[in-house]
Amino acid sequence: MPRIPWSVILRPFRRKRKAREADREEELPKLTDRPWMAHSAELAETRMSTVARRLPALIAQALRLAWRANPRDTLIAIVFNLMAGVFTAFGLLATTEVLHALFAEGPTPDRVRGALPSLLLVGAAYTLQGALQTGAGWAQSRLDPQIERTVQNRLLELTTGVELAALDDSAFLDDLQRAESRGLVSAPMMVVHTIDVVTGFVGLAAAAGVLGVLHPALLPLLLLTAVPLCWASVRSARMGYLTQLALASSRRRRWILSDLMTSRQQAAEVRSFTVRDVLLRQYDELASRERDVELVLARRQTLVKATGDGLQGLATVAVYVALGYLLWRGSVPLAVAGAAVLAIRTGKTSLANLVYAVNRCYEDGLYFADYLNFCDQAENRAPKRAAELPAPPEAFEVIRAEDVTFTYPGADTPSLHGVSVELRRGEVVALVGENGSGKTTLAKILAGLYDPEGGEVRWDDLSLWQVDPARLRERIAVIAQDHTHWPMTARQNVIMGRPDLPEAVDAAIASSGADEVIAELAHGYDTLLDRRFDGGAELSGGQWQRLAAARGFYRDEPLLICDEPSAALDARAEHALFERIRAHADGRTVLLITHRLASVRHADRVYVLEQGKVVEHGDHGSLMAAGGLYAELYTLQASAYR
Ligand SMILES: Nc1ncnc2c1ncn2[C@@H]1O[C@H](COP(=O)(O)OP(=O)(O)OP(=O)(O)O)[C@@H](O)[C@H]1O
Repeated sequence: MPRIPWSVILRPFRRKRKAREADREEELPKLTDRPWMAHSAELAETRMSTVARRLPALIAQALRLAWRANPRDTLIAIVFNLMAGVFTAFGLLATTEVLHALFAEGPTPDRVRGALPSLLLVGAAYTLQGALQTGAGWAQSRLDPQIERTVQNRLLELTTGVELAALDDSAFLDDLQRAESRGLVSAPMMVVHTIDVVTGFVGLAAAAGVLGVLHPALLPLLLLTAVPLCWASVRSARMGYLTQLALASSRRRRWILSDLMTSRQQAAEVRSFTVRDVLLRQYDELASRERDVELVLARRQTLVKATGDGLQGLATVAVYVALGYLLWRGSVPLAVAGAAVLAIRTGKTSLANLVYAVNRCYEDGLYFADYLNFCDQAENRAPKRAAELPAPPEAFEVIRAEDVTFTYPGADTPSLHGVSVELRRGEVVALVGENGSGKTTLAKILAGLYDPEGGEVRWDDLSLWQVDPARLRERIAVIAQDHTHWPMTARQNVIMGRPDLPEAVDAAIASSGADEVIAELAHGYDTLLDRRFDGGAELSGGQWQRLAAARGFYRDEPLLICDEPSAALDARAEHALFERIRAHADGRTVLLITHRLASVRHADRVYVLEQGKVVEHGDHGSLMAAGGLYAELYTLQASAYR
């Protein structure tokens, strides 16, 4: 396959405004490669022989996928296509008979009458062929959404089932993005193109078979006319592909700019910093460079098409000369020559479709392999536990983390080293420390979200390794630091999948101070909290935090973890929340993480973390007396109020 040099594709970039452009390119930060472009360079280099070698495996893979989505539709699509091919061949052979009858000796009415039975057969064959192809197309279009659903569900089931640490692993996230962005789309496309390969192949085989039956010398003629068409379509497609590849980075820059100019989030800054003109100019420069490249592409593709058409014209002349020669020699009768012309036309179209479908099938196959690879990885990253584990006890007397060590995937140093803490029933236990000291990480380990790599967490005598992690999480309520603004109604934001108990919802809402928020909403509890939906409302940061706290209280579980529950609250709401948290510890346990040290004065015990280690622990009085890190941080904060 002749390859187009990059220099040709990039010529307009280089020719125009060369020096200035180069300077600007250097100024621009390099974009990372997008997952959906992952195989582009590889594809640009791939030769037809490689494609042909890998094709059988790809076809088998696509058929397996289609079969899993719906065996009946798969069978219909394949069998109907095969049968359509048989009727194509039959129609062509019947056409020979029609021509034989028409070119026979005798008066015209007799010849037409003689041709009638074969003519009826031709009509029946092509009607059946059309009906079968329509049926196959129908099955194919039914398969499409079913495959999409199968692959999408599998991806979501696997992704939501992996251990949380997998989602901190950038390599895993890259693979997920790649599977999600391009792998998912490529699955149904691969099946569509596989069926197109089958259809193209069957059409070609039918035409070749008929030519072989008519006269073996006619077979090379099919190849002769098809070659220019295939050459032009493959070369033109590859040119287009390489151009898209060369333009990918420019297009992404343009999308980023377009996003900045149109998104609501940036709208205020775009105006206050008066960057509109700068953004518009950058956008236009990129767009005009892309236009130049696309104009070159259009010219070159037209040239290729014209060359292909010219060559095909020559090939057609050669075919007619060859047929004329065979007629002159008496090797084939006139009727056979006429039927051969029809068969060559059918075969030529099928071959061009086949080549196109093979290319697309190969491309989609590469991206689908990414999807399969991700599924394998996700299966391996599901929490490693025995299949059936018991639920943890309804309540506990003490939770102990013993000598816990944890390192995030890809991190060089552990975020926690040998940490031991104790949480007793009815206590408020606080974790205190500077940013990055490991408080949230420890809370997530206690919540069963991460498995420690060393040490263990025990609920009374039961290690968390011995309980079902999903049911463990049901016993824990969390008010998270980075809580989600769920695009649901206010009520759903509180109950979060639990049964709707109106009195308990009212109580949780009142405890967190969210009752004031609900009172202001147009439809109260039933207001949708997302402006993207019709009638949706938008809350402030502090209002969201009150709802997140209500969510934690509503769950009413033996352990409540509050990670910075008041960072966005006003002074009055914060005071009320901490009062409520203290009251909540009656019979339950609260783990409190906060930088507001005045709020931990009343905690039963405070653990002070520094660089992933517990450096002090005790109650407020003893820690102040010790004069360590806690006393220093507390005094520093208190001095600001004096
Ligand atoms: N998802 C993550 N992947 C990799 N490293 C992480 C991740 N989350 C936290 N870390 C690192 O682990 C360390 C402890 O982070 P952690 O969030 O537990 O600190 P923290 O004490 O809660 O901090 P803050 O007070 O700022 O909330 C930090 O060095 C942080 O960079």
